[in-house]
Amino acid sequence: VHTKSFHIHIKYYNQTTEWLLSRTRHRPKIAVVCGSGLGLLADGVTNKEIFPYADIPNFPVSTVPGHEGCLVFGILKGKSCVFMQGRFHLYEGYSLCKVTFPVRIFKLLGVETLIVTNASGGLCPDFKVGDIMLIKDHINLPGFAGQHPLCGPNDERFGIRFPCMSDAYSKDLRKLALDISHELDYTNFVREGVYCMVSGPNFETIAEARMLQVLGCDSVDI
Ligand SMILES: O=P(O)(O)O[C@H]1O[C@H](CO)[C@@H](O)[C@H]1O
Ligand code: HPA
Repeated sequence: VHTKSFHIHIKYYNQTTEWLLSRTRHRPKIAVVCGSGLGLLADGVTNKEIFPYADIPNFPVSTVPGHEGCLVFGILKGKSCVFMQGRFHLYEGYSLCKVTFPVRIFKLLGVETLIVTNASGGLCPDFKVGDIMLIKDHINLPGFAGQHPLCGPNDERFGIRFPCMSDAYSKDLRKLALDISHELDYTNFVREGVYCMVSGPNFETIAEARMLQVLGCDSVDI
C-alpha cells in the first residue's frame, strides 16, 4: 500500500488494527521490535499467537536475512506483549511511513511502551563487538534531509505536529535497564550512548564513521 508515499490513509491503519484485534485475544501494553538475529527475544513468551507479516493486511514483508517476518503476541512475566520478529528498513525500498507502519498499529492496539532493538555498528572507541548499548538519544541523519516518517499530513491520533524530542527515550526505563545490568553483573558490556540512523544499504566509509564520531554518535545503523 502506497510504498513510496509520504502518507498512509487512516483506513489502512484501521483495517490492519481491526484484523489483528479480531484474531488475537491479547491486548498488549508493551511492544518489542527485534532487530537482526534478535527474534529469539520472543521465544520466552507463553500463550503465543503468531501472524506472518505476509498474512496481515497492509503489512510490509521482511526481505532481510535474520528477520523472520512474524508478529508474535504472548505473555512475558505476566504481561501481555507483542514482538516484531524482524523490522523494516529504508534500504529495502520502503518509505519511512511504511517502515514505521507497525509502530502506529501498536499505538492503535493500545501499546504504551515500545522497546526497539537492532544490530548496529559501534563508533565509541570504548565499545567492544557484542556490547549492548542503551539508546539515550539519537541523530536522525536522513531526517535532516527530509526523509522523515512524520512528514505529510499530521494525524493527532498518533501525536502532535511538532513533537518535542528532548526526552525521546524514557529515563525511567533506561535506569531500570542499567539497574538490572548491575544486578546481573553485566556492567562490563552494557553501555549507554547516542545512536545514529543512516539510510544504508552500504555500511559507512572510514571517513563517514569518523565524521559521525565527531558529531557525538556512539553507534550507527541503517
Ligand atoms: O538494524 P537491524 O535490522 O538489526 O540489522 C542491521 O544489520 C543488517 C546488516 O547486517 C541490516 O539489516 C542492519 O540494519
Ligand atoms: N555500520 C556498521 N556496522 C553495522 C551497521 C552499520 O550501519 N549495522 C549493523 N552493523
